[in-house]
Amino acid sequence: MAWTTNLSTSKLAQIHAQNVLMTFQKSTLFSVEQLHFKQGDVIYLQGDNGSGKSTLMKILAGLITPTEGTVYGQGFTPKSWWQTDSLLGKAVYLHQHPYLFEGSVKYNLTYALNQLKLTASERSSRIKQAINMAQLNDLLGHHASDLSGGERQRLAIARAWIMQPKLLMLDEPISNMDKHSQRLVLAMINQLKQDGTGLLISSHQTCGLTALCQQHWHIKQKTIHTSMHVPAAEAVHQPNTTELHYGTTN
Ligand SMILES: Nc1ncnc2c1ncn2[C@@H]1O[C@H](COP(=O)(O)OP(=O)(O)OP(=O)(O)O)[C@@H](O)[C@H]1O
Repeated sequence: MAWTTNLSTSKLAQIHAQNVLMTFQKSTLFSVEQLHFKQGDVIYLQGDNGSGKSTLMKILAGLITPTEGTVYGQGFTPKSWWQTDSLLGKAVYLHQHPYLFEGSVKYNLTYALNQLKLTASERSSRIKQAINMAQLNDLLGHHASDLSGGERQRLAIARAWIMQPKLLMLDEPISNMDKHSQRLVLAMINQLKQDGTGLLISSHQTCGLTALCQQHWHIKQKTIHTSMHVPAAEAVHQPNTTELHYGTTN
């Protein structure tokens, strides 16, 4: 991976989970000894419905606390002494049904950019690129709540791309999407991969999207198996070449 060669591993933004146990109502969902998720990683998170994929992502994002174990970040800019240096916000979690702000598509794309120190031209070029990638040109003035599911997902990923997170977790990002939206989302995720963003992508089955991944985490029998071998999309069905590049249909 050329992108990581200039940076020592310890300087990369990363999340570590150790001896994690997650239970709901005294019933074990999963346990895992060690997990490491860092910049440059592109990980396919597999698991049946209800196996705990979303729960794991929320734990790594600091949105929920595991029943037992430790989860911590490393390589992130330290917060000032008056701010809490919690896990929250270190790895960004993109929900299956993403939360959008009240307001237009354009407002949603530009709102968070005020937090970044960008010149006016950098800002405008990033916004233009995101709009083009997600093909949102004709929707900029629309209210976000009027968008279809696929358009909402495209907007949410474009918004995340604009913010350049170091670690991004995408929960079933192409489920229930038509081929056109799948192609666009796949291209955006590929761009994030080229930018060196650490990506954890959940899907209950292999597809063109999971073919982008270089590592495999599988929640099976209440534990998480990690491997550098990503199962081929052919393991599920025989996709044609276009599907492998741009995603499968539902
Ligand atoms: N807050 C909660 N309280 C009780 N049970 C919960 C809670 N959150 C999740 N669960 C349960 O934990 C299990 C795993 O849920 P989770 O959403 O993480 O699975 P998933 O693998 O992402 O599923 P899917 O593929 O269907 O999206 C489910 O049985 C769910 O009902």
